[in-house]
Amino acid sequence: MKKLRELIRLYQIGKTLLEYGLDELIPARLQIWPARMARSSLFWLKNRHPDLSRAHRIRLAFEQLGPVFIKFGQMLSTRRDLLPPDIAQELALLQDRVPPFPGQLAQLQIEASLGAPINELFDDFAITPLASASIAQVHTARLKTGQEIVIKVIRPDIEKTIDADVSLMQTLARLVARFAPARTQRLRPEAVVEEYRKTLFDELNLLREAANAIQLRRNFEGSGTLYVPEIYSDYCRENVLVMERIYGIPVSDIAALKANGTNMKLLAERGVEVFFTQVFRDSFFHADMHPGNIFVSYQHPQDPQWIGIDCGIVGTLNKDDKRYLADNFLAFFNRDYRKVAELHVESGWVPADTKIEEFESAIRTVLEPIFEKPLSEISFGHVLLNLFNTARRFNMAVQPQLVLLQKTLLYVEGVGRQLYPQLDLWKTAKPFLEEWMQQQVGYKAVINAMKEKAPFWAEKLPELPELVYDALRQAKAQHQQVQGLYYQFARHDKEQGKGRFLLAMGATLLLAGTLLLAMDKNQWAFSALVLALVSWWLGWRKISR
Ligand SMILES: Nc1ncnc2c1ncn2[C@@H]1O[C@H](COP(=O)(O)OP(=O)(O)OP(=O)(O)O)[C@@H](O)[C@H]1O
Repeated sequence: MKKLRELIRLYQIGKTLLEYGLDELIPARLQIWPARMARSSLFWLKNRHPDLSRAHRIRLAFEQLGPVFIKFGQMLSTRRDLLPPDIAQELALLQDRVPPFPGQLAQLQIEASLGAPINELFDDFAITPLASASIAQVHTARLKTGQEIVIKVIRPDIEKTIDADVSLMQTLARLVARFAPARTQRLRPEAVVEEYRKTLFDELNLLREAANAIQLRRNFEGSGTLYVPEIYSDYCRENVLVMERIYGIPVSDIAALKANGTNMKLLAERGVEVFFTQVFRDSFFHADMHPGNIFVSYQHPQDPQWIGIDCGIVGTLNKDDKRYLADNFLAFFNRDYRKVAELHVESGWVPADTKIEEFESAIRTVLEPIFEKPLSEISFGHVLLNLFNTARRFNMAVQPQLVLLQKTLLYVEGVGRQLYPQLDLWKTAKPFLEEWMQQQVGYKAVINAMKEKAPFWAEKLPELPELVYDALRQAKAQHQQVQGLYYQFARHDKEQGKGRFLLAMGATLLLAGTLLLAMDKNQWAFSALVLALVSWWLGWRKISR
């Protein structure tokens, strides 16, 4: 049955790709005869849109193929290092336009997951969804306490669709890897599909999103700059998420923001600030900042507050990532491109046999023009994007967290500029960068390292006298043991010495006895030989002890 479904889906995908003429994109040298024959046998499936550009046809085909392909296309659109610019630009236009599924199905799923009828769980459950996206749908309701909430429900059957589509994508990726060997290494189609599969399955687990939202909310507890709605964990399951309902102005609705009297300059600056705080202070950042996920509070527009929802994708940075960023930014601002190149080799980001001069010159080519602009216009997202793209050409393995950071940074800077075109990114970022650099590479790094170890020592401190006493007692016991061993050894050595002396004496007596025998002094000879035997016997006993 599963196989039949896969075959039907395979036909649908093939049909869509052929009807958008995407087979024409396969280079002529790869159009081997079995492929050509297979194509001609599907003669009724013709390119129905020959007048459209290739990029446009790709986008339409992805849209027709449904959510898995739409999201895949959206992900690919950010990989401008992999795709020609026209295709990347077109894929960025992919819209998540998916019809909602019946509210009754959502209700059934909520009841099955939470184990009670909807009326016992919530009041005013709205059967018509508030919003619907490719993976989940959102309904409104109230908790029994009266609190307004939204309930996010995973699309029924989406797991099966993802499974089927992704396994077909994997087959396709394997084929591409096999038949396009020269470009394979750089494109790494199998790895790209695998990365995508993981992202999709992560998004399917709403408990993960709930945990992320709780963490982000805790990080900004009491902050006037970012509000994260409360999660009601008691009602959260893998496929159901319940959280406080928020009312805000979508960030893309500039007219509404202005009509509400928002201080746009402050809002833009705070956007960048909030992001930098997440990255540099918490090393935990919201990484799915599309316009549907960021809002601005209606309240106190002169002192604007951001609202963030949908923490399905977050980025975290470890110590090495932070160190890498700090060192590179520092070298970049000193325009020391050789240092940037060396840092990449030293940390193992690019292979050890990379030609430093070539790498340095490539970095200089892309980064130097950025310095042509006034500092206020420097985009950190652009710096990182150019750096990563160059490093990738020199075989830097993709660092997903850093790529996530760079993409989000670019997006945040873009939104900031849209809200307030004169936004001085440098001025906004500088205090964060300075403070953080000090923490990563300055004297504060040492203090921080000590602080990090402090809890360990604080924990051990009360045990210290006991530990010292134990150590001294152990040392004394060991000293006595060593002394004992030494005496034993000395005695043994002395015995061995005596033994060796007796053996030597035995040998001498044996020699003397033999000589006396030769001189016919038999009596003396006999005594010497007896003494030799006695002496050997004694000597042997001492040595073998
Ligand atoms: N707490 C909330 N309060 C009010 N509206 C909300 C809330 N959470 C979500 N929504 C609405 O539902 C929409 C979809 O929510 P969300 O982004 O969490 O779902 P999603 O399935 O992950 O969507 P996407 O695929 O676009 O990321 C939001 O754009 C917003 O309009």
